[in-house]
Amino acid sequence: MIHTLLRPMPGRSGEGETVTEAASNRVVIFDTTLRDGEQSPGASMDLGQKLQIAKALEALGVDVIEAGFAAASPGDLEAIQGVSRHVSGPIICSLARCTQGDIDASWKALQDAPRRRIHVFLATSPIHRDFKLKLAKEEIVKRAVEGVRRARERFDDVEFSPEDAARTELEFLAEVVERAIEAGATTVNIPDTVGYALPQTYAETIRYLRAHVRGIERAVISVHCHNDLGLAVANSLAGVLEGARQVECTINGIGERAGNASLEEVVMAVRTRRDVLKVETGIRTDRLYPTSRLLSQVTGLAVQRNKAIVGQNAFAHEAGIHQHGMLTHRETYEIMRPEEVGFARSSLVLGKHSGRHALKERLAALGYGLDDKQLDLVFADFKTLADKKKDIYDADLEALVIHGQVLGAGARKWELAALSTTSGTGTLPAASIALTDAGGERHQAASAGDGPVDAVFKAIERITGVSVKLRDYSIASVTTGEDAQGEVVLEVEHETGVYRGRALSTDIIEGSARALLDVVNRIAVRAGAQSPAGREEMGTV
Ligand SMILES: CC(=O)SCCNC(=O)CCNC(=O)[C@H](O)C(C)(C)COP(=O)(O)OP(=O)(O)OC[C@H]1O[C@@H](n2cnc3c(N)ncnc32)[C@H](O)[C@@H]1OP(=O)(O)O
Ligand SMILES: CC(C)C(=O)C(=O)O
Repeated sequence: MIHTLLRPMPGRSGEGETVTEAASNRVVIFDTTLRDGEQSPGASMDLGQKLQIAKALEALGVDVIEAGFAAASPGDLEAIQGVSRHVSGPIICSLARCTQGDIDASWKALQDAPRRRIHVFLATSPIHRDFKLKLAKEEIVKRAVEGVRRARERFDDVEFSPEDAARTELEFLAEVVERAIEAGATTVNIPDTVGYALPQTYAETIRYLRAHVRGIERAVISVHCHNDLGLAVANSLAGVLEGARQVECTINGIGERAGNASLEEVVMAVRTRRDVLKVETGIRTDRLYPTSRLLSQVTGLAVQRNKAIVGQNAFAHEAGIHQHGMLTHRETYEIMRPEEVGFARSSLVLGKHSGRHALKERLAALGYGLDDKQLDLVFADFKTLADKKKDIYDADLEALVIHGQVLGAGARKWELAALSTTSGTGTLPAASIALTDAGGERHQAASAGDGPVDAVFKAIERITGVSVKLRDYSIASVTTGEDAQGEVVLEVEHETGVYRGRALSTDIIEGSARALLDVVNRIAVRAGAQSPAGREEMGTV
């Protein structure tokens, strides 16, 4: 007999699709984010949150949603009921032990689901038999069969899992699986409950079952892998290569301990390496990133930046050599298109490892078409800044061009060479400063002041001989993060007029010194050292 397992899925698989048809190349995506995923410490969700996630899973195109474990709590039962009432695309499933109470609770929870499944399980490994269940092999077989039979009395679609299958004797595992299929299981799931398997051993298990279980062709073989050794996805794919046609997984890979196989990784591996895996899923992959973000927001469980497929860095490139490659041909460093998984675009992140190609490209996008000589100047300043600062934003780049050597060079006379200040409660604020003049000669001075900035200003006045009266002083953060750059803006009175100066720095005292030097240099320009015209064009005097 051939069971009809995959009922009509509009737009994805046809009515009356059978095990045999499904077994060809379509992999069923069984999402257990709301059940095994919720078993992650800290991932508990209330009814509203579960509904929100279930709706997102429906939009994503998963085939089965394991919405909870009905017998676990009244809240879990209600959540399965809610999902059953409000989600109509995927099959809705409840987990159950091999007990009448759990099966009844699942039945109650799934009453309103247009398509429902029960997932009964019983551990089969020696360690679980001996220490947890304290049951002999015969008793395990008997209870598994009874569980599946009772489930079949109510449900057409029954999945059976021999918990801890990956640590179960192969012969015994085959016996239990065979008896479960005889009793009516339509899907047999082979869990690596504790993430112990290696791809090779897990593949051997699935191969063994396909070769030794009578009637195996009547059921869909499912894989359910945990990530204790970081192998959940690799093991799941090893199972698929051996003929498994259902993968149990969770969004962001959340789940008990180190988690479950991550849905987005499984799906994108299947899509990207269809040349080897030769299967497909019904997932709308451009929903992967939004769904990952939603789950993260709902549970508060952050996704690590370097997480495959959905991490913030998954399509970000900082290294100059990679950025150069990306600019010439994206596929030099990307095996998937970011849009395929719902990211807007790849990003070339400018940082200390970046090169001229990416810098030039970004500056051009910001409206600065620099020649090679100018680019070299900005690049040198950029590397100095990037050594101090992790994230370089567009505002940083603009500041480098406007205040740096390219546009700022013509007006520069005095340069800051060294600066140190002391201040604190009960301490007289003092500054010691060294400047170089246009000829490269170094000048030093120290001064006390009303505060460290005042002390710096007085020391600069001593060296340059330029005396000004401060009219306005402000600091504003122009970039974000712990290493944000502050922009210091000064307005001062000098005997020749009113001047404004500004500077950017990650250190506000240094920024203040540079802003005053900006003023001092403008005064020097006005005094006739150079034409101020160029500066006025930029609106800075
Ligand atoms: C690998 C997995 O992820 S399996 C699913 C794990 N998920 C969960 O456990 C989350 C939900 N669980 C719960 O809320 C609770 O454990 C409940 C409500 C199900 C049960 O709570 P309690 O009745 O207090 O039992 P407790 O959790 O302490 O112990 C588990 C019991 O189930 C029994 N049991 C375990 N697996 C099975 C099974 N597959 N079939 C039948 N009985 C089982 C154990 O032998 C133990 O029975 P005992 O109470 O007679 O000793
Ligand atoms: C209930 C089963 C499938 C399970 O979650 C596991 O063994 O990890």
